[in-house]
Amino acid sequence: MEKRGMIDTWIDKHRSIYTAATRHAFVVSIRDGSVDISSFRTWLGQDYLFVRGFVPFVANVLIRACKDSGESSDMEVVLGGLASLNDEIEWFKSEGSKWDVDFSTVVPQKANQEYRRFLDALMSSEVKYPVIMTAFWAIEAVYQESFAHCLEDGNKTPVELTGACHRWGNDGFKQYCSAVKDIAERCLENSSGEVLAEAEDVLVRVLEHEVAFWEMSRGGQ
Ligand SMILES: Cc1ncc(CNC=O)c(N)n1
Repeated sequence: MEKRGMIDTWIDKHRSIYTAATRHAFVVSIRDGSVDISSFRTWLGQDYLFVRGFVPFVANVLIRACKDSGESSDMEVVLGGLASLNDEIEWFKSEGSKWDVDFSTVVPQKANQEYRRFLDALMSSEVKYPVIMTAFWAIEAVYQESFAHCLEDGNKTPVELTGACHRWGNDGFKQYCSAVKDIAERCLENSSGEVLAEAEDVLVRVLEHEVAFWEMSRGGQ
């Protein structure tokens, strides 16, 4: 059995927002096949913009992993994540043509802008490494948990949406999230009460941003 760390304790404590982020109605509708394609197109366009803004955030996590970690393997884990964003951007472009979503005309909605601003604030050198790693884990884990759910037994996920589900729901991405979680947990073990409180707060705020992000899909377009 793996040791239970701070993150699992916090997830238990904030279970309702965690479930709201990882079992959102949009994700559940992909899994049960009732998804509205205009919602999917809205999500696709907004997420493409999000991911472009996520690249500098991950690049900053990479720099912090090189400078602040003290464990050489942290850099390798984050570099793997950054490398996969390269494929991901290409994937978005091909999905954009498949679903006829012209990214050059997509305007970031409020929830997207607010999430981006939150990421920008986390890039400040004042934010401690354990706090950044906790946020990074939560951002990736929500997508992993959500899309893996769409591939679990009994799913009726439409075949044309399984590409999106495999992108974040595959085993490799799961292992990567687990490696990021181990890094965060290791850092949190040696953190002061003040840093722990900040990491817990940031974790909850990521979950809130993720819920608001899924909510944009309801608007359709
Ligand atoms: C809003 C949001 N959160 C997390 C992810 C997953 N990370 C990289 O792709 C994502 N694509 N979009």
